[in-house]
Amino acid sequence: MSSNEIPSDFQTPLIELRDIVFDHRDRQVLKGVDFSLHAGERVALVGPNGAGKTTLLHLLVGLHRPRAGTLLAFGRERRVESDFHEVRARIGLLFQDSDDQLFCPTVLEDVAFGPLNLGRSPDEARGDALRTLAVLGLEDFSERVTHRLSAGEKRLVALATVLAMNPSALLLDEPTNGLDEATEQRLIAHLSGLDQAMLIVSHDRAFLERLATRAVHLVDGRLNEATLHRHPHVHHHSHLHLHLANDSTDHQDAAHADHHGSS
Ligand SMILES: Nc1ncnc2c1ncn2[C@@H]1O[C@H](COP(=O)(O)OP(=O)(O)OP(=O)(O)O)[C@@H](O)[C@H]1O
Repeated sequence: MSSNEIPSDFQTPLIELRDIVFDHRDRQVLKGVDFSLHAGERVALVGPNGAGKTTLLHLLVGLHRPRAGTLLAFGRERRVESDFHEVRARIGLLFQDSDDQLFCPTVLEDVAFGPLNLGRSPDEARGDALRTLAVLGLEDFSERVTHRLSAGEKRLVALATVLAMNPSALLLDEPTNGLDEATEQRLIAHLSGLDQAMLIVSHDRAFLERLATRAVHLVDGRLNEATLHRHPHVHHHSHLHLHLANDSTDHQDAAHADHHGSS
């Protein structure tokens, strides 16, 4: 979506989760999660290993199904596989593991795959792929053999496969994994110039502080708002500092009380 294109109802979130419960085997991974992503937001999703951050991203595009709760995308409830076809066309997921994203022999084929899959002609898809690679500084990569790329190179190519589809929202699972400092800085500059709403899972605090407009913290199956503090003395970048309560019991109790109060 371009920046001057205003949704008919700008209050409607792109994505909304209401009281989502998800179990893996006998364990309740998500115990009633509420969340909304609005146009223009870049939300940091943080929390300890195994908290369910990746699981939450996968639920949003229908790679897992919740046991209970409601998932809305683009104003419509999404339940069954066919509901998610449109969602996957409009929400780009960067997998935590680049090898889950890249499966074609060459970089150009991988990056053109998404646009082709959306029904664009081979010429259009090729154009989309080449343009996306160029924007990411990867113009010399198109004929490279994907499986021989370095981990950091794969990370950027995986991102290119997502961006080439021009989705309305981006779900980024550990986008900076394997990137060197200079490449990470380029990635920040690029992502902060995009219009798309983003939900970003990362353990890279400096990255999130530069990019995110707000943060949420997933712990013990519950999602709480986390505070982002602007540091006004920093002139060059509007740095945001991420503050998480180490002991989120108070938040959780409050969320729990709200939840029960509203039901
Ligand atoms: N196929 C699966 N589907 C859903 N959950 C799974 C699956 N396999 C394992 N799990 C469990 O779900 C829980 C959440 O895992 P998830 O990868 O979402 O956590 P995470 O917050 O992304 O962790 P990390 O920061 O380590 O990447 C873990 O306990 C994990 O073992």
